[in-house]
Amino acid sequence: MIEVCCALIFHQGRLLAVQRHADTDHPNQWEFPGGKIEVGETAVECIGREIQEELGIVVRPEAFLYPLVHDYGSKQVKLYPFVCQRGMQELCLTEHQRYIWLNASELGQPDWQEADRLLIALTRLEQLHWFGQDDEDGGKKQCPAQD
Ligand SMILES: Nc1nc2c([nH]c(=O)n2[C@H]2C[C@H](O)[C@@H](COP(=O)(O)OP(=O)(O)OP(=O)(O)O)O2)c(=O)[nH]1
Repeated sequence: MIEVCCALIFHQGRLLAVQRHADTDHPNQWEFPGGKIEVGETAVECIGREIQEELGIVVRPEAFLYPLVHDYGSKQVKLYPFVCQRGMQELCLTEHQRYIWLNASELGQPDWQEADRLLIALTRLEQLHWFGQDDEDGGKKQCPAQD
């Protein structure tokens, strides 16, 4: 079983999704940023490290959702989803090819990895109260290369 943390990062009432590169497992599929928990690391430490590595930002975990186990056939993944608020820094991808900010009604549109599609459906993600909520930093800063 692979234990993986992922971040549901909200900004101005929208949720961040990132697209995997074509040469990875699950090529070109969409997911929430995150990664595998390392030996000796807590889930909270993992999510902070992964988001710093993948997006170059600091996030503050605010809530966590019930973990979800999914069997891909070749592997089993246990996904630990954290709801986070975005920090003030620019968002710059280091391990994904694109990002998008989704509102609740757009959640079904990306070609999600299977575990994420299940997470969205089973937790009724569209009902999370963070959708539609504004946050403070105005959202002006984004890495131009990713627009
Ligand atoms: N990061 C992430 N991985 C997910 C999600 N949903 C899902 O099924 N996975 C799977 C895909 C991968 O098999 C595994 C995470 O692998 P990863 O390659 O992102 O992890 P990592 O950053 O630690 O990678 P590495 O150091 O081993 O290269 O979990 C998700 O929302 N986010």
